[in-house]
Amino acid sequence: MTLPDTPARDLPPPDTDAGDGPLVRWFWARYLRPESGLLALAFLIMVIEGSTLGALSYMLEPLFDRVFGSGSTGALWLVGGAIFGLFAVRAITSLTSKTLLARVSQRVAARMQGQLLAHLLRLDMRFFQDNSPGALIERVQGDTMAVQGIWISLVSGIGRDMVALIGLFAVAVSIDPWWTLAALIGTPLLILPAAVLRRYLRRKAIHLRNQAGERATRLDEIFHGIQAVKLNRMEAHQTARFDAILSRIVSAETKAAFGRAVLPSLVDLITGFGFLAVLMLGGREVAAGTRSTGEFMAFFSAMVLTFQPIRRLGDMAGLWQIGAASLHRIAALFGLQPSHCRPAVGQMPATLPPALSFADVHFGYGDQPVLRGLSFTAEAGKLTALVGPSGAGKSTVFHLLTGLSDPASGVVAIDGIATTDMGLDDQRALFAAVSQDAALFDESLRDNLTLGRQGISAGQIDAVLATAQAAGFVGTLPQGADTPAGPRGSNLSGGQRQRIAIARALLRDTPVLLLDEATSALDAASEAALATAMAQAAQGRTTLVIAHRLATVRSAHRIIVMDQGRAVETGTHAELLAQGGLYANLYALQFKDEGTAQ
Ligand SMILES: Nc1ncnc2c1ncn2[C@@H]1O[C@H](COP(=O)(O)OP(=O)(O)OP(=O)(O)O)[C@@H](O)[C@H]1O
Repeated sequence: MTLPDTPARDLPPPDTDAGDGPLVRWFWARYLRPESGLLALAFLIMVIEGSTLGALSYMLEPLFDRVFGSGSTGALWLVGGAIFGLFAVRAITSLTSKTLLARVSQRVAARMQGQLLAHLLRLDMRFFQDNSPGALIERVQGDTMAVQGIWISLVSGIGRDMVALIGLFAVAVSIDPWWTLAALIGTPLLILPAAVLRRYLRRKAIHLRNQAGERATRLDEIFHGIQAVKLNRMEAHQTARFDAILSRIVSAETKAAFGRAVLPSLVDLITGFGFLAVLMLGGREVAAGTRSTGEFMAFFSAMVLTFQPIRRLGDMAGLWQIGAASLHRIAALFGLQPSHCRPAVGQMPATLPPALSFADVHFGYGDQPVLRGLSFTAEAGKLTALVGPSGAGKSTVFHLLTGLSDPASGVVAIDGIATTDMGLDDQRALFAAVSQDAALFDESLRDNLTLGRQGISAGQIDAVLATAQAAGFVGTLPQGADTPAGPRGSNLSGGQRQRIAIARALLRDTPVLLLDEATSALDAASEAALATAMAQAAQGRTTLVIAHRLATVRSAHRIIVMDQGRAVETGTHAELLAQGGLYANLYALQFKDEGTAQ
């Protein structure tokens, strides 16, 4: 079933420093209000459930005074039947309210998680570089679940326990207001500890969530880098680091549990005082015969029955601090906005395939400058190569072209239109990129090729597999193109992954093709065969290729040589060799290496 759309979907998150009030209003308007029908029903049922407790203790008075006191067994069936009826009502209401609340809470958590992911996916690459996947997974999963736990307790606390308390107190007051006052004698003692605990628990809860994020990060890094862990015999080291995080979590959990348990324990103490006071006051009156045993028993049972609801409400104060810490973290994430300033309706290139150009582009990651006045043009429909030493900024060029980042100054233009004047979606639709890591998803090869697009024929898939020189090995796999790629494509070799990634890029059939070391894992023969096929495929597209093996880009229409964030040489292979500059040096070095290797 699809979730109903939230009317207040775009409600901005509150300033998370502004306290809990705005946060609660935001959570209500954005997540709970759409469920208000079901919530009201659950609340009503819980009110009925809660009021049965008062009724139950009320029934004890006729039981003691009319049945036991007068010895009339005739009323036994009546009182017994009424008490059984109350328990039956409790059974039904408890079942229904729990099921209803579970449904609402699952829907709320699902909506929160879905919206959080959609929001995070809009954020800059920088955000994902600064925040580890583990910590983000923990926020999307762990924090939303923590919030879910708290509001269920709040709703059921108010619905069931508050109503039960009101009912029980009404019974108590109706029997004797002075006894009731005596029962409440220790309550003021709760005020100061509650205020101190509030801050203590909030601090512990935030610490705990951060530690949970670290735990998830560590696990993610270990399983991601399992090969490096094993080859470098890091098992003991990684286990020790993980153990250190776990022991911090154990300590934080214990402290948080202590903080949570303090209030209910104080409630126990105060109830003890209350019992003592009532016994001293009421017990004497019953012994003296001024009050009946039935009255005392009804009052006493009302007090006993308040015990659990009061404890639960005491626990809720602590629970709120824990849930609120997560709610703050979630709202803070929703408050982040992408730094891209793109127009609502962007410009589109008139001519496809487009020319690509950089004009005096500066860009850096944080304080570290990477591109320092880069200028070059890749002609429309031609193959241009970017070469140069490692760290020169070649991959960064692809990031700017595809809008993963925007230039700090200067202009990156596609068909003469500055990328910052284009819609981000429109910009990305122009490119198919194969990056160095050739990332595949844990789906079948076919799904990895189509990426969820419908209407792609088997013939089209066969054609791109053939061009990418992948048809051969895919044909030998037991399930062909339906073979699972494994987590991050781990069922395939590096070279096979690269060929699938190239086939995927070809299938997207975009006007621009970006290849970043796309064939680095292939053997020389496969690479040469692929180069020929790709030259065919590149017809009618603007192709930008990053390559370290200069031999693979000799036939490029133009080669841009980059060094330290600038284009230091430009020309064809022959022209650059003739210049005798950086390119000629790099080429000579590689030629020597290859010559020596042979
Ligand atoms: N996410 C990042 N955060 C910080 N610095 C980065 C980031 N990505 C790249 N850099 C830095 O930017 C510089 C250029 O990186 P880039 O990947 O563009 O170089 P490259 O020329 O493609 O290198 P290679 O040939 O080794 O792939 C490097 O010094 C690198 O350390």
